[in-house]
Amino acid sequence: MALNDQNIPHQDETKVVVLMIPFPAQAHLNQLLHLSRLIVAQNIPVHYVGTVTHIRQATLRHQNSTSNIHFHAFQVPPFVSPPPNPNDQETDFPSHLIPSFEASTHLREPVGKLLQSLSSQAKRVIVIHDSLMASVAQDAINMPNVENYTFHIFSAFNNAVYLWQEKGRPRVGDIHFPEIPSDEGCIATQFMGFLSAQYEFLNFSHGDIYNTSRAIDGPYVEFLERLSGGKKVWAPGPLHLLDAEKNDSTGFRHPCMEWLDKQEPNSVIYVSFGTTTTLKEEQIKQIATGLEQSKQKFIWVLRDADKGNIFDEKEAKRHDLPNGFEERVKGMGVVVRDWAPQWEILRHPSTGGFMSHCGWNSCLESLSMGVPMATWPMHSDQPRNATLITEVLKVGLVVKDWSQRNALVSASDIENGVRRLMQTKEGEEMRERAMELKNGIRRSMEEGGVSRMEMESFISHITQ
Ligand SMILES: O=c1ccn([C@@H]2O[C@H](COP(=O)(O)OP(=O)(O)O[C@H]3OC[C@@H](O)[C@H](O)[C@H]3O)[C@@H](O)[C@H]2O)c(=O)[nH]1
Ligand SMILES: C[C@@H](CO)CCNc1ncnc2nc[nH]c12
Repeated sequence: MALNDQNIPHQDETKVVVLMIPFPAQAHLNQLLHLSRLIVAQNIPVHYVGTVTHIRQATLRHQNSTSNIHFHAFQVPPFVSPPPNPNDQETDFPSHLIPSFEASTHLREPVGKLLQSLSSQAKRVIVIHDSLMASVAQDAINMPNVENYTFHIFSAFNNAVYLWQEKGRPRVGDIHFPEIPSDEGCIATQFMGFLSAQYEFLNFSHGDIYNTSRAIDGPYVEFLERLSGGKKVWAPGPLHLLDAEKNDSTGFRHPCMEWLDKQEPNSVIYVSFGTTTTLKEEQIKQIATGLEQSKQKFIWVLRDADKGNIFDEKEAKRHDLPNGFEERVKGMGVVVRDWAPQWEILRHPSTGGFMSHCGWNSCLESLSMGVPMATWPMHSDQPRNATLITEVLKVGLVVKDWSQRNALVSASDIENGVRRLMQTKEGEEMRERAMELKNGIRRSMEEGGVSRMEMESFISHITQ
């Protein structure tokens, strides 16, 4: 790992090199790592930049080998990394991460230097930046042999809905928009300035890449294409699935997997709310009681949101569970308090449902394994992803409706949600639809399938 340009190999014969600029949050870092591995597999050198702590985070949590990627871990001014505070904020948005997001805007200068150096050695440099890092990528716009592409870690549905609303809800072909959840409470006011500072540069990019598949939200990819003003739009996802084909996992097996091995097919509900959410103490109690009362097997990941610097030595809070809970649910459920192997859990045959905040990675991972969802959106794109899951694809049911976003979800609502998903005909029908969708997604990744062709089209576009 280099702190400066020492890591740049000689590019004499290299026609094209790729520079990845991820946004510094887990769900963004991992997606561009998947794409990096897929591009490296085409013998195209990939450089991946970030702050020192975020490069460490990205590589530590990645389950596959990243040894062929050139990482550049740059120093930025120190930033505060407070713990999340669920009792002291206007929304469930992870505002405690804002200092780390803002610190990352200082990457512009070292990235600019790296770009200059790469562009002087290669025939062409392809910059692929997260849509939330457009300001760091801005210097690419004026360099003659550099092309700039925007990578969206969000669903096409999420972005299409925004655009559709902004344009006054036009009729476009026969593309259907369901009733859209309110934007209120999705994004903290203090983050709006950061977002608009990114969006002003998005018009300069040469094209857009979405980590989705036309087999999932195809009509909305089409909608984005129709409104892109001629810019190319690619949907080569789910990238984790394409990447997983290169079976070079680092091999660690979490203890919860052994427990999962012993369970019946489709008998376990996986409960997790991603890396950016923190539950209030009372809500944790209700979940514990609801799970216990459902009498359903479960794996529950109980951890607070990541901090801006996940290596910050101050210990994370360990939440108390109701008295005797873990004893009473012995054999019936597992509470995971460290980093869970989510993808391994979701692809395990014993897992039959996923109670989720509907982060886009979680949705993609669940859909690509045919696991139906119980939706509990908390912020950002999650309410819209939940609508996609429950109203458009009909492969999930609502546990917490966004219109009730400030309310506590009671143990009995949780119990009912779990039972409906895992034990009723209604849940079984959702599982069947989810399996059909999974098959469609799988086909889209095969030779000649839509997603695979989009990946090939992108690679030939950048190498031609
Ligand atoms: O213990 C864990 C927690 C999480 N994970 C992985 O971490 C990733 C979490 O990503 P998600 O998109 O589901 O959720 P996050 O909340 O972390 O994402 C954030 O960015 C993506 C947006 O769509 C979300 O709305 C936003 O909250 C998943 O790939 C998941 O498999 C683990 O492997 N183990
Ligand atoms: C805190 C980060 C972590 O993924 C998301 C910010 N949220 C969002 N940022 C940009 N566009 C969005 N559309 C919906 N939500 C959005």
